[in-house]
Amino acid sequence: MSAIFHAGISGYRGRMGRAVSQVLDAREDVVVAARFDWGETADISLCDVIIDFSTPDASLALAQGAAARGGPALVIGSTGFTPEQEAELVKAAEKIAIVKSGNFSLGVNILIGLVQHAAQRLDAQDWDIEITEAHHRRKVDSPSGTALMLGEAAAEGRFTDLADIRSAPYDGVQGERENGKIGFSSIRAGGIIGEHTVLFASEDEVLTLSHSAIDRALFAKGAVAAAAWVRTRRPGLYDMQDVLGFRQA
Ligand SMILES: NC(=O)C1=CN([C@@H]2O[C@H](COP(=O)(O)OP(=O)(O)OC[C@H]3O[C@@H](n4cnc5c(N)ncnc54)[C@H](OP(=O)(O)O)[C@@H]3O)[C@@H](O)[C@H]2O)C=CC1
Ligand SMILES: O=C(O)C1=N[C@H](C(=O)O)C[C@H](O)C1
Repeated sequence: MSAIFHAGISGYRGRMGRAVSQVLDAREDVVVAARFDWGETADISLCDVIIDFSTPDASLALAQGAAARGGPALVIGSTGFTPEQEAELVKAAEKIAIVKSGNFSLGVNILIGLVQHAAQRLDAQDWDIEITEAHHRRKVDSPSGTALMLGEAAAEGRFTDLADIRSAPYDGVQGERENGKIGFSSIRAGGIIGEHTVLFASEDEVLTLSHSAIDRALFAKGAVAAAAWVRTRRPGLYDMQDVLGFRQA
């Protein structure tokens, strides 16, 4: 058995917090040393690592608090950060190790590589890229964090930044679609756990790459694997590609 470590759960009464609790409680090598939610304080010094699925504001406050005292390490799953908040997280990661990902599933992290590969080989003048995602009615941010990661992978495949080629949302009479842009569409309905599709379309053919989450425990298992990985790492901002060993040197 691997060495015992102490974990905390931020946002523990939420959908993901409850799923993470179940995965941690089933592990013999983890002691859950702190569980906290909005408005609650906890002694984070008891933890080697905290798993956080809450809100961007809460995650950033946690990261800044941990950075100020030099630990613990963090696994951040919250989505919907502004570019300014992302920049603050980069600063916090100079002091502590953070794994941040919009999706902790193995399948999505493989999909990211496939999307980058396809985007690099399908010429931007001939092939349009559209990303669609569907989630439950309680999700507050859009596009989803996963959709944005897939968009970033496609942009990377085309050797550019997503911010430079992201389409404005389609609404009203906006004229013809511009070549080389990446579009995003979101559905919010019922209890859908998480569906993502990246569509590459030319005048002659359509290539579709997609992923469906069947159970939210999937994300919790990935986040716990990330926690076990990150707790002994040097300060830095990591993602699931690092945890899974997919990043090329
Ligand atoms: N990366 C991934 O793989 C995944 C990411 N997510 C993301 O995780 C986040 C949470 O999702 P989900 O669990 O569905 O959402 P929920 O709304 O069910 O849970 C969020 C929880 O965070 C709590 N919270 C709010 N503020 C704070 C705070 N300051 N400190 C600690 N806890 C706080 C909320 O408490 P209260 O209700 O009292 O406000 C709530 O319990 C979202 O951003 C979502 O997009 C979700 C699934 C997978
Ligand atoms: O809010 C959710 O539920 C999910 N959020 C993540 C995202 O924004 O991509 C991951 C997953 O799809 C579920």
